[in-house]
Amino acid sequence: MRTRIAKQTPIRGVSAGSRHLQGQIMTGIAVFDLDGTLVDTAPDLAASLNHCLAAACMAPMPLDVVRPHAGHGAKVMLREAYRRDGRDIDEAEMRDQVTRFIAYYQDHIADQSRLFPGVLDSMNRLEAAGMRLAVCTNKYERLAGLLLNALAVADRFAAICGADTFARRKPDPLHLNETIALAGGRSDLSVMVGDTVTDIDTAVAAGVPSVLVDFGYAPDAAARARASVIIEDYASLDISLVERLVADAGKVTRTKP
Ligand SMILES: O=C(O)COP(=O)(O)O
Ligand SMILES: [Mg+2]
Repeated sequence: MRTRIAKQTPIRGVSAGSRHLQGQIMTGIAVFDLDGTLVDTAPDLAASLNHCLAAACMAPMPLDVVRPHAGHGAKVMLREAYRRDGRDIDEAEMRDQVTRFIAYYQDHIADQSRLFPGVLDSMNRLEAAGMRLAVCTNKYERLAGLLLNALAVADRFAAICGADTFARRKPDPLHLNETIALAGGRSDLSVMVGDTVTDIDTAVAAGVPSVLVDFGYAPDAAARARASVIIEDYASLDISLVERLVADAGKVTRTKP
């Protein structure tokens, strides 16, 4: 079901504060991935993983070992933990462990999770320039809403779309395009901000420029090679960067036969 958790911000009309892009009013959306991009969720994800490992009489995994896997969901983290311990995990045990993981995680969703430094200022700057904000995450929509509510930022987003919001999820471009549409924006004026190759491949497939955050969980070589731009901190993410990326993407489209 397509639910909108955050309240819809009104469409911005022409006003003194509106920004224009090549003569058009910006109705672009700055779409953020969640884990490893907007919020550093790794400590609470690691605690949830370790809760599961304790139930299986396994030693906890340190945060720095969990961190590179934190953006790929509970199953990947569990499979990696079992592999490191030289143990197999069958389907039934995986099902039980994922259920245990999610039950623990939702009760501890923002114990230690925090917005990345500078992202709030960046969101403020982009909004002041006429953009809207949205979230496109492979977390379940319900957990994404819980987390963003706990951090008191859910109502900043025109749409919060999770792995189960649409028929398909990232890296399928439908997830990003539908997020942009639900937020009331246009794909050709929007950008995707993410920390993994999944986010970058989604953006490429949707024809949307991408911003790779260098400080996320898994900015691997493929992500670096395919991102439109890589930023080291949120101080670099402002309307002039978005305008440049959108204009460059437009040029590429126009030169195609
Ligand atoms: O939970 C996941 O699988 C990853 O979440 P993300 O898409 O917000 O990085
Ligand atoms: Mg991520």
